Amino acid sequence: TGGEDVITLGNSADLAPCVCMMDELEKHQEAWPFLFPVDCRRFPTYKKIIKKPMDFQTMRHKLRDNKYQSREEFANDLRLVCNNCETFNEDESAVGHAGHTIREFFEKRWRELCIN
Ligand SMILES: Cc1ncccc1N[C@@H](C)c1cnc2ccsc2c1
Repeated sequence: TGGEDVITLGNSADLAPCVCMMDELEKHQEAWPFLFPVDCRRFPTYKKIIKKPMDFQTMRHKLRDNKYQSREEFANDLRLVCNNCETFNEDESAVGHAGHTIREFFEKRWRELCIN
């Protein structure tokens, strides 16, 4: 008969928290090392050391193109950005420090966006 028998399922595939997080990550003061793919002409060893490069522009394009099946897939790409950063950069370097800051920002804000 229509609407009255339709149940609304909590859709964990609702990617709204991802879009909100992407906006906040791109604006973050420490986002600069991660905004675009690492340029292999500037860092010739990067592609050899880092098997799965990831960056915020690529994540934004995957969101736009509906490439994420779940929030967790999105979260794991952000963690990949940070893990790659830790692999390639010293903790004390500007880029290394930015990676730790972005990871801490993400994990705290992600809980707020996905739980409450
Ligand atoms: C995240 C990351 N990991 C490893 C290497 C580079 C980068 N970021 C690029 C943007 C980057 C980071 N720093 C500099 C400094 C001069 S050009 C440039 C480009």
